[in-house]
Amino acid sequence: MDRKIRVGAVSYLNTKPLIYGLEKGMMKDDILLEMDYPSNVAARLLEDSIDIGLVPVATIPRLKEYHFVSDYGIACNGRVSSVSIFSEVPIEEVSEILLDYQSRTSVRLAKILMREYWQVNPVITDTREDFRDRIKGTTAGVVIGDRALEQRLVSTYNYDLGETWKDFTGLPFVFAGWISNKPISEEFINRFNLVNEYGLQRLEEVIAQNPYEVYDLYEYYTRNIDYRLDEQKMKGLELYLDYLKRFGF
Ligand SMILES: C=C(O[C@@H]1C=C(C(=O)O)C=C[C@H]1O)C(=O)O
Repeated sequence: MDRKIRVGAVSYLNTKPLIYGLEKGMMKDDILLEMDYPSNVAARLLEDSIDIGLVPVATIPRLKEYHFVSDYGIACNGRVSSVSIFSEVPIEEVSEILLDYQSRTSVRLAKILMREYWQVNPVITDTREDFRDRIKGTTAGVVIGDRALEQRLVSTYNYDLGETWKDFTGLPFVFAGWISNKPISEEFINRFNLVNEYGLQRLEEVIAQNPYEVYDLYEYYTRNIDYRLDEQKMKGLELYLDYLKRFGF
């Protein structure tokens, strides 16, 4: 490509290590970096206003063409801490569940787990803007990202979806990956991988640049989010995509 490659990244703390090098200007001659929340990154890759996005994996079946352009993404192997169903009552007593408008993957993961794991069937309601003050009584909510880290301090019940998926399947879970809607050269991919790894090797610097009182980011980056998309993660991803197909999500 003789123009710059347009890259859409997620504007949450979970993404900071992956884009630390890019934000420092590494690859600045090759890349235009734009930040948004996940459902908007997905929409932008679908409408081709970006070439590569850190895209919710639930978008994969909707893309005419897709390529994983790196070995890095947003995944977990057990408790993720920033994707949960929050409520004031146990899940069996929940009558309605609000789905986070910023999410594409986790809202469908919640539906799969409610059906197959908890076997509950509340009314499901989409949202378009911040809805956290509606999580009360028997109304629960799926919340993702930094707002979920905050909601942990508010809600009585916190059903972590990374942990629940692991209990259910024994597998890790992939939320998002760097995906393109057109072929990208191997030379670019190699450099992009190195830039992703650059931040992961410098977590102390990343954390110093993003002071956060609500949650211990070192724990978040090393024990919760797992950035490397290895074989087990791809197994978890395949199983999730199978469920999407099976349930028509
Ligand atoms: C772990 C997370 O994964 C995210 C969840 C996504 C989704 O539900 O669509 C998409 C991108 C990731 O940022 C999180 O946001 O906390």
